[in-house]
Amino acid sequence: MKKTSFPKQDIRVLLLEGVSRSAVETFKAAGYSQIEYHEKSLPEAELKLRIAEAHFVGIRSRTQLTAAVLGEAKRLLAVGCFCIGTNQVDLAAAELAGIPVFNAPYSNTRSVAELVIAEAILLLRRIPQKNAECHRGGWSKSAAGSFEARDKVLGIVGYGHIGTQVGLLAEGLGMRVIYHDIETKLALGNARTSAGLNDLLERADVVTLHVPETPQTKLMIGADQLARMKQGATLINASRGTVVDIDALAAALRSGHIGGAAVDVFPVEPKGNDDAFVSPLVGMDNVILTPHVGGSTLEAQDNIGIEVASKLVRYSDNGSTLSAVNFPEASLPEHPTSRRLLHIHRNVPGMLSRINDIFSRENVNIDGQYLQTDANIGYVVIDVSVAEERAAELKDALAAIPGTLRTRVLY
Ligand SMILES: NC(=O)c1ccc[n+]([C@@H]2O[C@H](COP(=O)([O-])OP(=O)(O)OC[C@H]3O[C@@H](n4cnc5c(N)ncnc54)[C@H](O)[C@@H]3O)[C@@H](O)[C@H]2O)c1
Ligand SMILES: O=C(O)CC[C@@H](O)C(=O)O
Repeated sequence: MKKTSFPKQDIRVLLLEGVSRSAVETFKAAGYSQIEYHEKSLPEAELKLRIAEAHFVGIRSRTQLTAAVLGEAKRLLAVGCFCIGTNQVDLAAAELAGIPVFNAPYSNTRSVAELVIAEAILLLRRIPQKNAECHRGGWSKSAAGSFEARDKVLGIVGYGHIGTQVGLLAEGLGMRVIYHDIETKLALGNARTSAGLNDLLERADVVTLHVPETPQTKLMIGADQLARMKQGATLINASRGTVVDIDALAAALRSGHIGGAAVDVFPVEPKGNDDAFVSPLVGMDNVILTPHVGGSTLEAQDNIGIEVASKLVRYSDNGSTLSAVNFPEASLPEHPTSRRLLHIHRNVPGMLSRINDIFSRENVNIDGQYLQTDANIGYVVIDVSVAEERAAELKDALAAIPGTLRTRVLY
């Protein structure tokens, strides 16, 4: 690997929310030593101060990287979400600031799916209530209201990575799987698509939610949808807290229309482990409450740490943006004899010719050039065989092109 023109020992990595130590090891093994590590998310004012110094930031689901926060991040080169969800980042603002955002799209998929299956069984057997009663010294040995998972209908809302894994595991238990998704999806195993969300809600014994947080999924399960569910059916939410109207769920559980629920994600979650958890569901015996740990297994967190840190290192060392969620994706080869310049710009007509005019005018031969665009921005990587000072001059000329968002000499 070539020496980056920006020495690794000067690159600052800010890791928040107790991301796995495997991330720290990955950065260190790649030669990065300035790593600031926090167990919790930071209050916004402190976050703005810390992020202003950082070249890379690693977060989980708690830290909100809003446009205002990103506005303070003048040195930030890339963001790593050490999780699946990226709704906590203003992806559009990051893109227009020339900041790619990476995540770990599959590393905790299986962990969530296993928890959901366990919860489906516990809810069908009314174990949360029985567990609570026993803890209070009660003893109600009865089969009333308890059912096998076999032959019950599992309704999966959002049939993506997690939803499909849940479906396959559920079929292993003999459950009948139906799903609803806004996209046409290949049904795995014997799963069947439903005729829509309402159809799924009306037929399922257990409904489990696996949609991302988007404007369309906000409060998609409210009083009307809960009322459509079968009497005594159960609901599992390990997606995002905004998807369910939590007060409506509490009311449906109190009325007995919904027989039980397992909830891992909440509209408002504590900032860290020392902060209080407040929810209308607290104290309800028929509810399994978990502190957003669907993906929190050691295997998953370890893998996520390595995966996301490796993506950040690759971007830092080589410029590759493969699998970025908000950015044109470029998988770049090494060009050992060249210098590599990066140019991120607004995607407007004529940009590439303006870039190439500079190299032609300066009589610099291009060894390799890579362009990827999306609707908003373009990302051009140019490999040239020039001296360090010449590369810096070319960078300055590139930076002067109107519409330029960011330029760097990578090495
Ligand atoms: N509890 C946890 O710890 C935990 C862990 C991992 C992921 N998650 C959450 O789970 C979500 C799903 O993860 P995934 O990896 O399966 O994502 P995914 O992108 O693979 O799947 C999401 C699916 O939802 C569908 N969808 C989107 N909007 C929809 C709508 N309005 N109605 C119906 N379907 C819709 C998509 O088409 C897609 O198939 C993540 O976005 C994240 O928020 C939570
Ligand atoms: O670890 C987290 O904070 C988030 C876990 C999960 O919601 C995800 O999006 O992967």
